[in-house]
Amino acid sequence: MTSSRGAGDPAAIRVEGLTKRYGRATAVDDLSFTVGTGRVTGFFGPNGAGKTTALKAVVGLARPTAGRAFVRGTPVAALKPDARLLGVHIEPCGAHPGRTGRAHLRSLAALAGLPRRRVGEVLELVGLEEAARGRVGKYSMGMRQRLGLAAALLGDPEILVLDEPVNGLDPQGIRWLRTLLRERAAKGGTVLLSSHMLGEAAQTVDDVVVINRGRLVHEGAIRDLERSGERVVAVRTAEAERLSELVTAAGGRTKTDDGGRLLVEGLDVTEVARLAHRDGVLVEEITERTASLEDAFFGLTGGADR
Ligand SMILES: Nc1ncnc2c1ncn2[C@@H]1O[C@H](COP(=O)(O)OP(=O)(O)OP(=O)(O)O)[C@@H](O)[C@H]1O
Repeated sequence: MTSSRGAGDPAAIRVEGLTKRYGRATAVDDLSFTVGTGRVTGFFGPNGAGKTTALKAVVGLARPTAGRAFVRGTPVAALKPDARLLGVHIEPCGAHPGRTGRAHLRSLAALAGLPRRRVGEVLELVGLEEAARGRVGKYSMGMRQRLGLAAALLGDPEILVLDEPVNGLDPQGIRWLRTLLRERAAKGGTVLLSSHMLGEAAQTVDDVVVINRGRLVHEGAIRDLERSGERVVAVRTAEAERLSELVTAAGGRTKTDDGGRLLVEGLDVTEVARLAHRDGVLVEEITERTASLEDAFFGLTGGADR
């Protein structure tokens, strides 16, 4: 990985007014954001938000309906294939199920004009040396992720674009991936990765881009999102629906957590207690806490998915 290229251009990737329509459906809607050099940027959004579609357009795998993406200042449409500049993993990885992982990587390396020894190196890097002798069709999802990552790493690229790389990895695999990506960023490399779970990727990323229904809803440093966490009031009551109506009428927002408690944003604990008391809603338990990153994500995306 060399970081000489594009010196002076602070953005590794710049996306401007990107729109992608499929027939009448708009998957990505006038999306603009930048990915800073030497940083890990998380591209977040609920299922179906348009992340994969946007990433495909960003790397030139899909033609945008409108707008453009730039890699190191060059429009993607004009970019020459260069495995040393850009490494991409977006499922499906294109490996034939009957081929071995190693054979798949060897042909990719040959196509990209990379030395054959890189195959052994990346297999070691992703921990697939043993499995590389087996057929891809027999791989688990986690192994396919590692193979896709190995393919993206073949050219030791300055910029890595990974679609949901955490999917299918066990907790140990997630930790391993985090270390690998952080190490690349520490050496000046750039990573753009998508995920539908903000909380899980929080320790890996420096910056976040959050989209919902194809549109940008937040862009900034993850620290700012952590700090912006407002208060959440958690209420246990048998009359959650009734209380939810009262809270909404008073300008608050509600959702239900895994434990069946009503979570209220936008009102403080006294206001919620007062509303419940006023309308005779019996409250079994009421507590207030700082919103977690997942709560912030919920607030940004309207809780379409958690
Ligand atoms: N080839 C296609 N033809 C028609 N519609 C499509 C196509 N690809 C994606 N879409 C639609 O575009 C929208 C965004 O899909 P996309 O896969 O980009 O979202 P995502 O955020 O990556 O979701 P997930 O987290 O579930 O993978 C969805 O409504 C999807 O059905």
